[in-house]
Amino acid sequence: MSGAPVLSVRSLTRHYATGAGLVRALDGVSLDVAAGELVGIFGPSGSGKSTFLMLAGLLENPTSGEVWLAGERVSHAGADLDALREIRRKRIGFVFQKANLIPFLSAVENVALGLEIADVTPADARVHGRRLLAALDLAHRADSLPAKLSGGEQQRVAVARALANAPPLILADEPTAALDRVRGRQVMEIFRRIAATRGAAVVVITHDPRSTNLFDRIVHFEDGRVCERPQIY
Ligand SMILES: Nc1ncnc2c1ncn2[C@@H]1O[C@H](COP(=O)(O)OP(=O)(O)OP(=O)(O)O)[C@@H](O)[C@H]1O
Repeated sequence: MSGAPVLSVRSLTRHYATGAGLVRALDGVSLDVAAGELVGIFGPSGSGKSTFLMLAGLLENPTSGEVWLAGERVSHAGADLDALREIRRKRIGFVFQKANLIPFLSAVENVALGLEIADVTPADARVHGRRLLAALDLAHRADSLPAKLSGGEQQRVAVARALANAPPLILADEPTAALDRVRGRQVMEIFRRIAATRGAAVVVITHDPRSTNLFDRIVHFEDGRVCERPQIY
């Protein structure tokens, strides 16, 4: 459906039954993210941010509610997560706090891997991977193993990997938490650029108040809900 948000989350809940009772990790969250939009998710520890990202990224099913991608309902309480793998792979790029690169593959091989799985020839995948790394100022590191790269460089390789098949949705969970201020800012500026130039919808969980000016919109979570009047934390 044209004009539909890239990501639309409707009344999403995720409850966990624990020995100590029911945990309402997510408790009725609705949120739309449009193409080209960079949205920051803030909130205290335990407020449901990561749970939201897992559900929006189709890595877990909600207890109730729905996730829609580009006007198509893809996830709900009874959805088959295995069947969603293909949608996840083609349409969502993930970046986590740790780069989690494959240690025995070079930077460009790490980026190209996802494309080779997607039936692009290895040669083409590498050409594309080099281009992406160059766009993230990493051309000179393309043939290096992850262990030879700084934390910031590794994280930029992880961003390149997430972008490799040009997904319309990028989900990032504290991607700058392990980086110093300058490197963290660089990574955030890359997300800003990706949203602006590629028209991707980008959702970033962060605790870093220094990046607030880069976001189009900031959503605060508290106790598993979107909070209209956030406390300062
Ligand atoms: N598998 C699980 N089983 C039981 N409780 C869970 C599970 N996963 C998350 N929770 C609980 O759900 C709540 C929300 O967790 P979540 O990780 O989404 O918060 P968060 O905002 O991402 O926190 P942080 O900023 O510390 O990463 C917390 O109370 C957490 O303990």
